[in-house]
Amino acid sequence: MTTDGAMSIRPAHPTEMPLERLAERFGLEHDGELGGRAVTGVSIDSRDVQPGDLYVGLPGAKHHGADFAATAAERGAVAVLTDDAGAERAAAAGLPVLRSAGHPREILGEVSAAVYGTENLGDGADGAKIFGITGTNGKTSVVYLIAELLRAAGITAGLSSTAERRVGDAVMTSGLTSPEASELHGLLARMVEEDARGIALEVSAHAVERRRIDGVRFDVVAFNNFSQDHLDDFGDMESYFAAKLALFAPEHAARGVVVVDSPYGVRVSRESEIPVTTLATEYGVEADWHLAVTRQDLDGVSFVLQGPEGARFRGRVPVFGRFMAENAALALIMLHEAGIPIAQVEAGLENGLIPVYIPGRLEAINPAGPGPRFYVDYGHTPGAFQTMLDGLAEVAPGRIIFMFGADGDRDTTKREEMGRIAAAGSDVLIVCDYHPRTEDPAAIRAQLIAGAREANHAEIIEVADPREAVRRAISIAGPEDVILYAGPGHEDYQEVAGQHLPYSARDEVRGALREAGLLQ
Ligand SMILES: CC(=O)N[C@H]1[C@@H](OP(=O)(O)OP(=O)(O)OC[C@H]2O[C@@H](n3ccc(=O)[nH]c3=O)[C@H](O)[C@@H]2O)O[C@H](CO)[C@@H](O)[C@@H]1O[C@H](C)C(=O)N[C@@H](C)C(=O)N[C@H](CCC(=O)O)C(=O)O
Ligand SMILES: Nc1ncnc2c1ncn2[C@@H]1O[C@H](COP(=O)(O)OP(=O)(O)OP(=O)(O)O)[C@@H](O)[C@H]1O
Repeated sequence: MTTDGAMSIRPAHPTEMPLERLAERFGLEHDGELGGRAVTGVSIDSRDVQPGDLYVGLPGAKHHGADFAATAAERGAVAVLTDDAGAERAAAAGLPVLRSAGHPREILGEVSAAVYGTENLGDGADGAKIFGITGTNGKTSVVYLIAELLRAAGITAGLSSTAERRVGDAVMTSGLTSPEASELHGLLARMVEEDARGIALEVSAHAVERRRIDGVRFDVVAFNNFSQDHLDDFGDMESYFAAKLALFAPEHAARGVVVVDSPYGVRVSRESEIPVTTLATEYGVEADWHLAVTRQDLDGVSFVLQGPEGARFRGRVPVFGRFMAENAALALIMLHEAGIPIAQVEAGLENGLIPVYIPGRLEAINPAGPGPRFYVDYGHTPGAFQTMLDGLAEVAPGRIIFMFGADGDRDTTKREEMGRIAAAGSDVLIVCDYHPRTEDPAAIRAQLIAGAREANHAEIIEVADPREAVRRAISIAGPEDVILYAGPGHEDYQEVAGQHLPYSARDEVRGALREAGLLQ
């Protein structure tokens, strides 16, 4: 089953929470009687309200959610929860209005957990194990790897990533990387219904800072790497780092796993308020676990992982790059830390092969075909470019043709660095448009090209239209060359001037390879 049209995955059999009890428990003020009403769900978005919901009107940067209370009422909301500023605005909707003393976000997680009955999940409770991964690049990949390893261990898994939310047969494309607390608890409740015993969640820095993970207590959280991103939201690297580090606190998680290859990883391991175990992938770095790559090619990477008390795992991931071995190792250690033995995972794998499919992450569109191999990827940070291109350089049989564009209206300070790294690590660089949003696409390309010229390495080609750029890349590639298209990954739209236009890079590449006779 997919959840076509729905904005969130909810429990199929929700239970009722009397409003009176909710008001009492969270000290919510209200005028008049709540009249024996009960709620069965929570939503902060009027467009996602379902009959029986508590609609939470949040003050935001662009709107006050209370202004959408009438729409929420039309869709079947039972009551509104908002702040003092929103109370008057929401009153016109004719629903009971509950007021929180502070910002409603401060109680949203706990209220949602109470309504959806997800308060006692995680951290050793007799329920599902909950895993959280944070870091700049590779979170989605780790989430899919955890889910795959759980399956191998015979444990039903649920996941939430930038690409998808998924449990049992219910799958939906994600909006945010980390859902808002109301959506998250609805999803967790559905996962419990589907008997998921292992849940993997991607945790963005925004999610920690904006309290989207409130009411969740993780069994194990992990930190993989840290590099420039989201400076438009966090201002500087230290604030961005602090948001990620805050996940390593007892109110959020019981224990952690940290990759200590970088100084930031070492800082997390030292400054964490919860016990952590460490992983090093570089020779000579002191850590509890060590990873060594034993073989790699375009089709994947084989590795050996060694840990305390003789723990050992020999495995392979069918995606290229040392960093994918690191992602897999991290996922495995997280399971181990949650009490799931490595032997139980190994029993479900054939010769250690982890048959993971990660949508739009280094996804080979023509893995078996003749001609140049074409990958579509979601990388959109200087750090991701560096890691990917370093990884590809180790396995590419011919030239590296790299194509990418940059987000409009998002961290503009990373553009020149992206251009420079892209040109330094490739033989031919094609700069095209990504999501220009409200910016002038030509100006974005000019910034990328300025950075690329600094590298003084790759041949630089500018093709604004990504469809045309895909065809240009194929036309200049020889059979041994590798084309890597970074940015759009799993996405199915291009955002131009406030409009979401249909565009799937993976479909486009498939079509172009067929036109060129390189794919059936
Ligand atoms: C900076 C940020 O995180 N902003 C989020 C925030 O927006 P906001 O406070 O401006 O909200 P607003 O648009 O003023 O609306 C106020 C309220 O009215 C509601 N509303 C609004 C319109 C309507 O018709 N009906 C309605 O109910 C909204 O749901 C909201 O509750 O609350 C909104 C509702 O949840 C989010 O959609 C929005 O995310 C925006 C789209 C966003 O781009 N966020 C990014 C930066 C983000 O969170 N990224 C991270 C990291 C990604 C990564 O590392 O890859 C992520 O976890 O996704
Ligand atoms: N361990 C890693 N270290 C560095 N880069 C990585 C790693 N794993 C994946 N990448 C690169 O980063 C890109 C993004 O990967 P992924 O989507 O898994 O990360 P993410 O943290 O979920 O990012 P986002 O939240 O933006 O989706 C990948 O497509 C790949 O290019």
